[in-house]
Amino acid sequence: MNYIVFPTAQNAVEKIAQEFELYSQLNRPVHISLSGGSTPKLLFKTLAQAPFNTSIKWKNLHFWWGDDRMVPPQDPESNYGEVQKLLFDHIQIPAENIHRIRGEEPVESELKRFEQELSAVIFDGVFDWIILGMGSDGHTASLFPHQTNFADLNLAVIAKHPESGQIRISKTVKLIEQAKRVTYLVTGAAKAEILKEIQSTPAEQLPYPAAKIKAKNGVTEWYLDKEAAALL
Ligand SMILES: O=C1O[C@H](COP(=O)(O)O)[C@@H](O)[C@H](O)[C@H]1O
Repeated sequence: MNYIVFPTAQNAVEKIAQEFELYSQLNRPVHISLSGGSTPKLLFKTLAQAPFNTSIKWKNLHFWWGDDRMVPPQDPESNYGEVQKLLFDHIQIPAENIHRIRGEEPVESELKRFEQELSAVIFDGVFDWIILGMGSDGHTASLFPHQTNFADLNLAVIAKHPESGQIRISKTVKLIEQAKRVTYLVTGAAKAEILKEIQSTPAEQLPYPAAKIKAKNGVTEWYLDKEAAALL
């Protein structure tokens, strides 16, 4: 497990924000996939403030999501809606740089539309950077233990949360693994136990998608805060 421990979650997200700034200086479109849930909210708040709100050349960054829930953007469960509220409403970014999953649409037609957009925009299927989170059950994006098809050749898939039954759309394992860079951002004491298990057990023996999904031809890294890394 290739990991960096930051003293605080704020330090971890500032490192990611600095890297956004560097990517934005490449002066070409850079495709970044964001994670959802609670962990990255601090990142979005940090990016919305000085210096990053103006130092990042937002017109060069394109944003996608690893997964989203089939709810409208106004719903607090919407991964896109949270980024809109915490970040996009506070910066100058062209609307065409935002490639959201439309959670308010019927799931089957949205899956097709999202896959078409992915194929049309990301010609080779290779993202510059995919930032992921990890649930305390070991899921990442909406790829859950015991229900993830690791051989799925599609770009995106419909998933059902195993407890709530909530319907979602997720990038597939294949699409994530083609990325140039995959970064898991994991913070807080609630993730300490599972991180220890992932570090000490071969991934093949674990049911956790987050333990198994890695960039096949790129870098995979884990950005942790001290609390999440407490048992490593
Ligand atoms: O359901 C989800 O959970 C994971 C982890 O979320 P967190 O609240 O523990 O940070 C997240 O990566 C994923 O995008 C989200 O839909």
